[in-house]
Amino acid sequence: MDFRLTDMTDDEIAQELSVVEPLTDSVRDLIDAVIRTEVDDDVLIAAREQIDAVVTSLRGNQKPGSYGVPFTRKLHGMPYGNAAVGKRNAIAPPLRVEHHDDGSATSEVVLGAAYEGPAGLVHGGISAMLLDQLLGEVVSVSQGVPCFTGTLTVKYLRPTPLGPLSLRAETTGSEGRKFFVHAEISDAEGPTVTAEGIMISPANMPRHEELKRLRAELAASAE
Ligand SMILES: CCCCCCCCCCCC(=O)SCCNC(=O)CCNC(=O)[C@H](O)C(C)(C)COP(=O)(O)OP(=O)(O)OC[C@H]1O[C@@H](n2cnc3c(N)ncnc32)[C@H](O)[C@@H]1OP(=O)(O)O
Repeated sequence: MDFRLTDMTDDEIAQELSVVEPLTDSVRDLIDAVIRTEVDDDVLIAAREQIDAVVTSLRGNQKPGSYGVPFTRKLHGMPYGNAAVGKRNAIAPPLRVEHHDDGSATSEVVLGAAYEGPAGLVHGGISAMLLDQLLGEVVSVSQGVPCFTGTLTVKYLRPTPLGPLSLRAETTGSEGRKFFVHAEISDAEGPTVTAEGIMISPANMPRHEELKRLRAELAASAE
């Protein structure tokens, strides 16, 4: 796994995000507009030419490969290309996860036309992806060790409507490097999808105490 350090300061990251996040929102808006537009073909052809010109301009200076997950010297991860939460990724639903003192994590999200499976309903793969992300984050943040999904079991209780949804996840137990986690998606009427996960802190990952020591060393070297 890419464990690359970046020397960007918090202010530099905030400045970059103040430019990049509105761009990502505009591209997300573009995706929704393309799905739902009913304009004439000549307008579509002109739009494609304009979009191609924008792509050519952005390709003027590109990172090789994927974005990766750079870490700041305070060991804050920057997963900006992530499929579920990437701040540069317009196909990621606008998911922002909040972590709470009791170890749980929640998120409020509005899923529009780009996330449709059955008519008017959320695609089951999208539900699984959002739950997987939340399960990974709740255990990684509350336990202080990065964890990968070992097993993910998803139960679709009833159809999930497109629109505003709430997500919640919590760790329910652990055995060695394995963490058992539960998460659910709810609409206004209650849960629509639940997930049980076995998340594993890989053998070759830095452990919690090592991470704390590494954070302290990096913070000291940055002063
Ligand atoms: C703070 C930063 C925020 C960071 C926030 C990060 C959020 C990320 C959210 C996204 C989550 C993802 O999508 S992650 C991407 C999808 N997942 C992956 O690609 C994982 C691919 N698989 C692997 O890398 C590996 O197989 C692992 C890590 C799962 C396990 O490898 P390992 O560490 O070598 O495990 P190993 O020693 O064999 O086994 C350890 C224990 O786990 C059990 N075990 C092993 N594999 C599995 C399994 N698939 N499902 C269940 N249990 C398993 C074993 O029986 C054993 O139990 P016992 O004998 O001890 O009882």
